[in-house]
Amino acid sequence: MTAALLLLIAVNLACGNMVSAKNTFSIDYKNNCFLKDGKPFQYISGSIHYSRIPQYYWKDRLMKMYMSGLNAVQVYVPWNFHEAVQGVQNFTGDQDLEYFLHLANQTGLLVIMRPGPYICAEWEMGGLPAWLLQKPSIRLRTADTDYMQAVSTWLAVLLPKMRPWLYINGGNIITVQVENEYGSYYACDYNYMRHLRTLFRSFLGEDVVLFTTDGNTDKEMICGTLEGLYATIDFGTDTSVAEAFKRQRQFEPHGPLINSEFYTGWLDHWGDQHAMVDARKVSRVLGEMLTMGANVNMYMFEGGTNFGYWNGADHDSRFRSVVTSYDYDAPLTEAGDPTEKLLAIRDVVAQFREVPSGPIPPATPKFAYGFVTLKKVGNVSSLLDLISPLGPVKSHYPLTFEEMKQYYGYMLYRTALPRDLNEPTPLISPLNGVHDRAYVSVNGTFQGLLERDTTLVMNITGKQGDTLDVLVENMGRVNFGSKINDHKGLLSDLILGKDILTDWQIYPLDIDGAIVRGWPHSVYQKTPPSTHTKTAAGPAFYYGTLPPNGLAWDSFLKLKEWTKGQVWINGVNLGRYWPARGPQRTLYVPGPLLRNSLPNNITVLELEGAPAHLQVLFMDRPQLSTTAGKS
Ligand SMILES: CCCCNC(=S)N1C[C@H](O)[C@@H](O)[C@@H](O)[C@H]1CO
Repeated sequence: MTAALLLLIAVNLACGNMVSAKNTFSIDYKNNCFLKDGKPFQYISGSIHYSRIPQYYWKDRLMKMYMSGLNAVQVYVPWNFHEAVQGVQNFTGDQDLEYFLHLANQTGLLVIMRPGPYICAEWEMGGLPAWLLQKPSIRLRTADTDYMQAVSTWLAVLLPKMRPWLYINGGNIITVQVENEYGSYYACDYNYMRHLRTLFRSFLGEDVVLFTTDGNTDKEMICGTLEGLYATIDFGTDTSVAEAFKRQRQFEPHGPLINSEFYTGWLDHWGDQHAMVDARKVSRVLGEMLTMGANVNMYMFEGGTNFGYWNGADHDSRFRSVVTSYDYDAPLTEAGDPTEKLLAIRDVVAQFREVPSGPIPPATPKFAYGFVTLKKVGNVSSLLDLISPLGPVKSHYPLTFEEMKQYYGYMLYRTALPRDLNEPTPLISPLNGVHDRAYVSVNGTFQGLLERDTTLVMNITGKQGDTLDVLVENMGRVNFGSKINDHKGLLSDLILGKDILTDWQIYPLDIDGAIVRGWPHSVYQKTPPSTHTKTAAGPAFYYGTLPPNGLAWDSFLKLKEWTKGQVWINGVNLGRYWPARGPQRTLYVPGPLLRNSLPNNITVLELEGAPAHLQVLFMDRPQLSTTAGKS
C-alpha cells in the first residue's frame, strides 16, 4: 500500500466524535468526514432511478438495497420526465417523486439528490426537455438567458418540493448535487454554475451540503467545480483509487473523500456487446475505498428500463442510441433480481458497517406465458387518419420534430414523386439530416431506409405523382457532450436524383394516444382487418392478445426474427426492440402492467419487416447479451 494511500487512510480514520446535534448534516473539514447529528458518517450508497421503474416496484427495489447494507440511495430527477410539455408539470403516479422519497425514508434510506437540471444518465437529452430546442440557437447548459429562464422556472417548482425533504428539515435528503459532470461539457461557463448555485441556495437554504461531480481529470475538475460546492469525483474499477482521490484532494484538500459514481457495470448501445464488469473487481475496489473512509455511491445499483422513448444516445465518432434495458450489469438486475454481485458487495459492506440481518428479498416471480400470434392491422401509411387525427401540416421544406411541436417517437413526411423513376434513383440526405432513421415507402411499398451517420443514400423507383412516405424515428436525443442540442426529424432537404424534394405534408403521429384510447383492439377485436397480406416489409402495426391466466407475474418478451420497432402492452409503451442489431433480445414486461383476469392487449409497430409466423414469445428470463445475428 503506497505511503499516499496510508496517509489518506490515517487522516480519514481520525474522524473524531463531535457534539451531537439533532437533524444536522455537515462537512467536518478538520476530520475529513461528514457529520450526521454531530457524529461521523460515511455513506455507502447506490443509484436507483425511479423514472426507470414502475411505481409498484419502488419499495421492492429499495428494500433490496437496504438489505444489501446500503444506508443511502442516489437519485436523479429527469426534468423532461416531469415536464415533457412546457408548462405542464407532472408529479403523479410513476412521476411521484415525493412518494419515492417517502418510501426511501420508510425503508431507512437516506437520499443523495441530483436534480440537474441536466443529468446525463443515458436519458433522453440528459433529462433536458426537448421543447428547449424550439429556440434553435439556444446554448444549453450555459448562462444563455432563454435557457436560464426555463431552468429558473423549473427549479422554482422542483426545489421548494425538495426543501422539506432535506435531512436538516426532518427529511432524508443529506446532500444535493448541482448540475452533472459540468467539467465534461465544452462551455465551461462559470456564470452558469454561479446562477445555479444562487438558485439552489435560494430555494434550499444556506445549510444543505451542495456538491458537484466530475471525472477525475484536471480539465473536468477545473470546469466542473465552483467555490461553495463540494467537489467530488467519479471513477470505475479500472482507475487507481489513490490517484483518483489524490485528484479530489487537489480541489478539496480537506473534507470527506467521495466517489459519487463508482461504476458497477456499464451502458449498452444498440450493436454493442453487452457490457459487464467483474463482481470481484467491484468488490475489491469498493473495499479499498471504504477502507480509506471514503463515501461511495455505486452507479448503478438498480438500473431498470428506458420505457417508451426515454433512452438517450451518445455521439462521439457517430450517433449511437442506448438500448431499452438499463440493466447496467448492476447488483440488482433490470427486473430487480439480486445477483452474485450484490451478495459480494454486501459481504464487503459487512466489514464496515452492520448490515441488516435477514435474507435479501427474493427475485420477483417470473412467468413464461408462451407464444402469442399477432395479426397485421395495416401499414403505417394506411392508418394516418387514426394515428394522426389532426392531419398533416403542409410545408414547402421539411419541418423538424421541434418545429412541429412533437418531441418523441415517429413522424411521417409525405410528398409526391416529381417524375417517373423507371431506373433506381438515389434518394439522398446530403447533409446527413435524417435524425435518426427514415423508413421509405412509395405508394405504401417499403423500398428501404436512411440512417443518421451511416446510410445517407438509397435507391427508389416509382411513377410521377406516386406517394413518397418517409417515416422518421427519433431514436433518443444525445445525452452527453456537445451534441445534446439534438434536433430530430428531417433537418435538411432530401434530394431525389438532382431534384430537391418539396411540398411536404408532415404528419405528427400520436401513436401512444391512439393506443391508450384502445386502438387497434377496440376497432378490430370483433372484425379483424379485411385485406392485408400477412406480412410485408415496411412500417406496419400488428396486434394480438395474451389471454389471462390468473397470473400477472414479470415476464420477458422476445420478438424472434422481428427486425426493429416498438411494443405496447395494455397501453404501456415498453420501449424499443431491435433484435436484428442486439445485444438486447428481450423486453422486460413488469408483472403489474399485465391483467390476470382480462385479455392483455399487445400492439407492435414493426418498422422494417415482420416474420411470417407473426409470433412473439413471453419467456421467464431475459436475453441481454446474445451477439448480433443469433436470434
Ligand atoms: C459513453 C459516454 C458515457 C458518458 N457518461 C458517463 S461517463 N456517466 C457519468 C454520468 O454522470 C452518468 O449520468 C452516466 O451517464 C455515466 C455513464 O453511465
